[in-house]
Amino acid sequence: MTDTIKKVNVALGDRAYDIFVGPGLIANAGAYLKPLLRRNRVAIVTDETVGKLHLPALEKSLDANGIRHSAIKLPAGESTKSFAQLEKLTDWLLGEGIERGDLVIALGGGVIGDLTGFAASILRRGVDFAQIPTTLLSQVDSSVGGKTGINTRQGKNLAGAFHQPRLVLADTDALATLPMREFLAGYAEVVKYGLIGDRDFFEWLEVNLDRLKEGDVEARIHAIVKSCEAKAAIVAADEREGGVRALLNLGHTFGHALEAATGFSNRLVHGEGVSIGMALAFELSARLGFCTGQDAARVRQHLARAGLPSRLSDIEGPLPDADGLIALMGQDKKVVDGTLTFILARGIGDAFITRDVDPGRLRALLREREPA
Ligand SMILES: NC(=O)c1ccc[n+]([C@@H]2O[C@H](COP(=O)([O-])OP(=O)(O)OC[C@H]3O[C@@H](n4cnc5c(N)ncnc54)[C@H](O)[C@@H]3O)[C@@H](O)[C@H]2O)c1
Ligand SMILES: O=C(O)C(=O)C[C@@H](O)[C@H](O)[C@H](O)COP(=O)(O)O
Ligand SMILES: [Zn+2]
Repeated sequence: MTDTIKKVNVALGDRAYDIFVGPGLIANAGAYLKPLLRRNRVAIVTDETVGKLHLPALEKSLDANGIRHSAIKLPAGESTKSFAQLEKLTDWLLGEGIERGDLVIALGGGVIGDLTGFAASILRRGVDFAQIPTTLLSQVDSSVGGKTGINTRQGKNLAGAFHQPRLVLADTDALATLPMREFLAGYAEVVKYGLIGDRDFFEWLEVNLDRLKEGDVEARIHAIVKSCEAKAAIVAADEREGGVRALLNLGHTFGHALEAATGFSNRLVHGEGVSIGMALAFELSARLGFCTGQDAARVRQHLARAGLPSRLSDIEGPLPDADGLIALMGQDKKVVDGTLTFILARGIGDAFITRDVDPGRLRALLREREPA
């Protein structure tokens, strides 16, 4: 492991695993994976875009380590997190003769990671998988923590399982081919870690945003490692979201409803929904007197300066009205006895979990396409 490669451990006892972050990890993946394999054979799941860009380097590295491999390329995009693609993938893995002791590799963004992890969790009642995340979002968030799943007709991530990966290889070189829109979507989840529990990190992001966008490798590694450390600590404390893990859902009840409202399409990708959702969560916190209006404005300004949407009116085209959005929010997995759970904040870096929000205040917030 060279000096530029950083390691974060997810401390989950006999299911603990390492996250490696840095350049050249896809080209060296075979060496990292080999100690995990019962036999020298893996199945790779990727999407058509990542398959063209990064699969050849992974295959070369597996060849160099004497690991046999086959790959499936699924369509790129959120609509691939579906029962139809889960069935296709499961059929393919079984057809390839993947055994219970084998390992499946997810090479791609959060869509491929979530779908592959879910398929691995049900295949022959559970096979191992490794994450090789290629988007900023998947490197800082979705590849870590074992939430896997697909979307259903009723909403976001509604069928899934907790299934931890054996290894995560976050190759920062992969980010060189990532479109800026997708980089920013991942950046929203990076900002989330500052907002929920680390004001200093948020302030570091305010100072270093341009370096991150311009591709400064040292800054990117710092941001990814800080994010993975924050997520690893929360997951180790509460793997199945009985309590504190819900903080990682800041902005997501709003964001998931907006993704559903826009048909899980390119009109609004996940990180963009989270960005608007986090701005709304801070706005609601300010209106309820938990945090200052200055903090809420500072959050919104930072997201907007990054180039992210931060208002409902930033979404092009029609949206359901406030009651329609609240109905979509009702499918959230944090609902208890029909009551929504909110992640709100007392300030930047000080988020908390509550079910005590007046429905009228929520409706008023969502009625305004342009909150002040
Ligand atoms: N499991 C979790 O804890 C968790 C956490 C956050 C988000 N998610 C899920 O992750 C998904 C979003 O993930 P995402 O933002 O990575 O989206 P994604 O997987 O759809 O990837 C975004 C786009 O970038 C392309 N792409 C990926 N890597 C590339 C690269 N290196 N170069 C060029 N193009 C590349 C993909 O083909 C795709 O078109 C959502 O479904 C969300 O619900 C899950
Ligand atoms: O890992 C978690 O826990 C998260 O909530 C991370 C989120 O960024 C992620 O989008 C997650 O998939 C949302 O989970 P869900 O339980 O609301 O579907
Ligand atoms: Zn998310």
